[in-house]
Amino acid sequence: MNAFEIIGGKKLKGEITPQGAKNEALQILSAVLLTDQKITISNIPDIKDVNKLIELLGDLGVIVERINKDTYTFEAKDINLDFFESDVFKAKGGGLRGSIMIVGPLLARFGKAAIPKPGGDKIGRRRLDTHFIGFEKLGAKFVYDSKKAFFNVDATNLRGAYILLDEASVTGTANIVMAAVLAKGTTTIYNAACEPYLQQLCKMLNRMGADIKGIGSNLLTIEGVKKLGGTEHRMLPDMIEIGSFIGLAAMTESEITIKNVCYDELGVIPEVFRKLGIKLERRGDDIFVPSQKHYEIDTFIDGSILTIADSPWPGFTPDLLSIVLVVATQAKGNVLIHQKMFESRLFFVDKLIDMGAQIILCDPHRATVNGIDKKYQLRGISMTSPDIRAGVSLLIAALSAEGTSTIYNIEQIERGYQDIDIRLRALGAQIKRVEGSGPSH
Ligand SMILES: CC(=O)N[C@H]1[C@@H](OP(=O)(O)OP(=O)(O)OC[C@H]2O[C@@H](n3ccc(=O)[nH]c3=O)[C@H](O)[C@@H]2O)O[C@H](CO)[C@@H](O)[C@@H]1O
Ligand SMILES: C=C(OP(=O)(O)O)C(=O)O
Repeated sequence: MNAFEIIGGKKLKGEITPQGAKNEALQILSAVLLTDQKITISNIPDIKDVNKLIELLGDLGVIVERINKDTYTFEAKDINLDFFESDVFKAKGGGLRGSIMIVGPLLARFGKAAIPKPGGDKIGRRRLDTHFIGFEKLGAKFVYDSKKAFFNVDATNLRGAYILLDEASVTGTANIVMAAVLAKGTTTIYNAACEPYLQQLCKMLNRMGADIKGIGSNLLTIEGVKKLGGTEHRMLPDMIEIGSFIGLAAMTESEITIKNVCYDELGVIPEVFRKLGIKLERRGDDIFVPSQKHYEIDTFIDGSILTIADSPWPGFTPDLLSIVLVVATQAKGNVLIHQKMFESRLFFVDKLIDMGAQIILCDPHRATVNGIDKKYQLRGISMTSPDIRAGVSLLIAALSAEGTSTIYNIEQIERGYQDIDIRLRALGAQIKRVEGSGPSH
């Protein structure tokens, strides 16, 4: 087990380029199963979750070739459907959340699929009803073996249908779209998730020959086609990494330029950081964050305390709320952080409180942060990273803190952030990898 040892309190400076987007990669890689033609994908992040999915595709029989550091080709000519029965599949398929998205394409192309209940962060209940109700509407039958935590799905003939999703699930929408592109007839998906990654998926599918309309909205209309072909696709930069770097710059009083961010795809993200009082400038397609000693949280127009809450796109992504929370601890003013989607994602605030932050966890979904305006520095401690985004938030806190911190369970961070220690060292951070499993909590 690895840990990060961080000596905090140092200003950073320089340029950093975001990696390709993790959550887009998981959708796009699943889509290669929809055709027997070659698909070339670039800007693939070299991170644990993505590499696990690539390995799983290889196990299923996809010919995977690495062209260079971030570009691969995939050819799903012969797929071994017997692999579903293997213990290897049961172990690997459950290892990440994104593996659930191989079900839609397999169902569409081969009429059957199976998947263990997928992994991912332990951040609260993560149901899959939207996925399977959607498949059922398209004519599939599914069986869930609760003892083995394993789903089997069958469909001899997928047929287009009207589907009103019970919630705008991101991976659920991607899965149903991928099942519907080869189904007979018209599928309408209302209350669809519409974040940039889904738009990217739909655009790629259209380049492969699919007929999807309404991209970017919550109403998708899909005319099924008989066959899809090959294409090339480039992943967007990871918007969660971009937000993390904005937060990092503010907390450590650093001047950082975040390169090639695809600014127009960032939605409300820059505005939410501005509401915390953080100065950031768009320079071409880069974001420049100047070194700033103080930043002051806005109030609502009537003077009441600001709330920052998550909601489905184009609302604020839940994956950045932990970062916003940590950055608020050193701001001037107060903010209520409302994590509506996940009920176990805010418990990491205990560690920030141990570091000296002033936070009240009101209930599992809400925390009030009393920003201390840098009257004193947080202090370094030893801690364990509970999930990917809390892990990076703790890393940011540690980089701003006085003294040494150790963060254990960094596998959680590394499933989504590529070479994070190396890239932060290039900005001047004092962070090194050490051995250690740390406390069990
Ligand atoms: C691999 C991947 O892409 N993971 C992302 C994906 O997960 P994932 O696709 O698993 O998340 P979903 O969009 O299905 O749902 C996330 C949570 O929000 C709740 N919910 C969702 C929609 C809604 O309208 N109301 C509501 O309450 C769900 O019940 C669930 O608890 O989207 C989440 C929400 O952006 C992100 O946190 C994850 O990083
Ligand atoms: C929660 C996340 O990932 P996953 O859905 O893979 O657990 C995330 O990326 O913040």
